[in-house]
Amino acid sequence: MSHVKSALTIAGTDPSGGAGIQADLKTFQEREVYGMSVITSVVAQNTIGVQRVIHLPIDFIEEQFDAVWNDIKPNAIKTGMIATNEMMKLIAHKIKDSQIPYVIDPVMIAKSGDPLMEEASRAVIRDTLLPLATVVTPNVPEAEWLVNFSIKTIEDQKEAARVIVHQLGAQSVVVKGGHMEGEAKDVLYDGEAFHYFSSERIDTHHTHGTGCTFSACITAELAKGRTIKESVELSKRFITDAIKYSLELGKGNGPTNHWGYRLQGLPTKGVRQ
Ligand SMILES: Nc1ncnc2c1ncn2[C@@H]1O[C@H](COP(=O)(O)OP(=O)(O)OP(=O)(O)O)[C@@H](O)[C@H]1O
Ligand SMILES: Cc1ncc(COP(=O)(O)O)c(N)n1
Repeated sequence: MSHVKSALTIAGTDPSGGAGIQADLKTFQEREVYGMSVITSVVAQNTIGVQRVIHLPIDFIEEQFDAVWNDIKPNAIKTGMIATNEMMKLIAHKIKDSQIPYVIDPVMIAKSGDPLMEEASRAVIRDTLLPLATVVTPNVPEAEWLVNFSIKTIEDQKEAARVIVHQLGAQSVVVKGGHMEGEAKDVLYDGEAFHYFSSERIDTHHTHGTGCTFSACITAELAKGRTIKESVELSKRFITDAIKYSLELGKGNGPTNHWGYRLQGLPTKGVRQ
C-alpha cells in the first residue's frame, strides 16, 4: 500500500488561478498531499468578477467522480462550488458511506458579488450535505443564511456554530471571521468545545480565494490523519501567511497565495511552513 496521502476536491473552476479547483490543487500540493479534482461547473472569471458559468451535465460529473473514486480512493474530500440541487444530491449519494473526512466550503456568492449557487439550492446543501460534513467552513454571510439570524459579535459566531452542529448535523464547524470587524477570529466548534483562531486583520483587498485555500488546507491536513483541531490551527496559520503574501496580480482582488513570498522573491525567513 502506498504511503502517499491524497485529497479530492469537487468544485468549480477559476481560470485566473486564485480560487476554486485551481486554488484547491495548489494548496494540496503545497501541503504535500496528492491532489485530484472533479469539476462541477466551468466558470469564466478573474480577479474582477464572474463573466459566465457553464454547469457540466450531471452524468458527466458522475463519470468524473467514478473515474477517480474507482481508481485512487482519496484520504479526504472537499466540496466548494456546487451550484444546483441535482449536483448536491449526486454528491451526497456518492460519498454518504465513504468513511473519510469530508470538508464543505458552502460557497454561495463570490467576493465579487456574483452568485455561485442557485438560491433555491441553499436549503438542499443544508439538508443533504451538511449532515455528512466532518467540518463545514461558512463565512459570516453563509453562516447567517444557514442559521437565519444575523452575526455581529463573537457570541453570535458561537451561537451559529452551535446551531450548525446540533440542529443541522455537521460534526464540526468553523465560523470564519473574515467578514467581521477588527481581528480575523475564526470559531471552531466540535459539539463539545469551542476553539478560537485569531490573527491581525491584514489590510489588503488581494483576498481572492481565501475561503477555498483555507478549506483545502484543512482537507489536506485531515488527509494526513491530523485531528480537526490541529488541521484548523495549521490552516489558519497557512491562510494568514497566504493573505500576507498575496499577489498584486490582475485588475481586481488579487489572489491569495501561500507561495506568494517565493514568487515575489522574498526571503522565507519568518514565514511559517
Ligand atoms: N483581511 C484579513 N486578514 C487576516 N485574515 C483574514 C482576512 N480576511 C479573511 N481572513 C481569514 O481568511 C480565512 C477565510 O475567511 P473569509 O471569511 O474571508 O472566507 P470567505 O469569505 O469564504 O472567502 P472567499 O472570499 O474565498 O469566499 C479565515 O481564516 C479568515 O479569518
Ligand atoms: C469556482 C469558485 N469557487 C469559489 C469561489 C469563491 O472565492 P472568492 O469569494 O474569493 O471569489 C470562486 N470565486 N470561484
